[in-house]
Amino acid sequence: MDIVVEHLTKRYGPQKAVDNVSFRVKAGEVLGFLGPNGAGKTTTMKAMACFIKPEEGDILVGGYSIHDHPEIIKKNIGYLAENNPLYQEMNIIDFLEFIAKIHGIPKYLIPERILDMIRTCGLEGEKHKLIGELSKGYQQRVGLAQALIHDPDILILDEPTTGLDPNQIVEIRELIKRIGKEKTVILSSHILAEVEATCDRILIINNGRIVVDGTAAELRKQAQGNEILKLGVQGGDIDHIFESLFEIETIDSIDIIDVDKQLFEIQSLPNTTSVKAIFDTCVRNNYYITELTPTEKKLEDIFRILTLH
Ligand SMILES: Nc1ncnc2c1ncn2[C@@H]1O[C@H](COP(=O)(O)OP(=O)(O)OP(=O)(O)O)[C@@H](O)[C@H]1O
Repeated sequence: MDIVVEHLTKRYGPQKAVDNVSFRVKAGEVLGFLGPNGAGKTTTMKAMACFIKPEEGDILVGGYSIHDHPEIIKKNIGYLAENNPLYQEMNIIDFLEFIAKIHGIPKYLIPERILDMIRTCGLEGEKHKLIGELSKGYQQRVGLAQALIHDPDILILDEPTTGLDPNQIVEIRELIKRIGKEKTVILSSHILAEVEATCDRILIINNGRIVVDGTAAELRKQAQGNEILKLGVQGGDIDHIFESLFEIETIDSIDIIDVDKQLFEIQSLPNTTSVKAIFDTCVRNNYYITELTPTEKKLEDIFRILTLH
């Protein structure tokens, strides 16, 4: 089922939590919804799941509008809320049975669905425990199980790894990736590495507006700007090397980053590359290159650049 978000606007009082947002999610995609705190991620996801009504715009899920057919959409969406509210005093099986009944799953099918969820979410060893007795990672697995019990086509996960330790984060990411092979998944996060690890596509939202839509590689490219190269050159005096490099027309600036190792950081002019010219210059002067690597901006830096106010 494709999801089409069209000119979505949601206000809380005078504030626009989501401001004229439009995007599409293709069936089978794993989409990362990324943005700083208060960006509008939860609001957009709640609107997709028909938990809140926007003032303007529409969301079509498999062609059905959230305004006209919320019941059909709810049947096709599984939702894991931020902070995963669960009944701490219930055991896992009773809890999943309770959720299955809410979804109107026929009684005779419920035991099979529960077993399936326990297997899918790796809860076999813990299934008789009270939810309050489970570790945070296992509670998150229960959250995923409740979101999946009615076998929805689409899974929406609001900050699914918040509060987990690094091992639990890896486990939940693996689980999400496995689920993502069969379902459309939309997950929100304010951690870039998280969405890069799990998602096919990243959508960055800031101040209620989409600022980037693309793959991690495209996102890097968009924020990358000028070519920056780390270059090591031997076989000549460092000052001479510096001067001969500086004659290259496409080079904008050269910094010496290590005098002993004769390492330079070279920035090219916009939309140019200096790699071939550097190579030719070194050959001409009988220098030899010990290192030539493009420097990539860290994804964290890119995220900061793209979400600056
Ligand atoms: N029920 C509400 N009443 C008033 N303002 C709200 C309500 N829910 C959200 N907001 C405001 O709308 C804006 C967007 O909030 P939203 O929860 O969608 O952001 P978010 O990107 O999910 O943030 P976070 O990462 O902190 O969860 C915020 O400024 C928030 O304070």
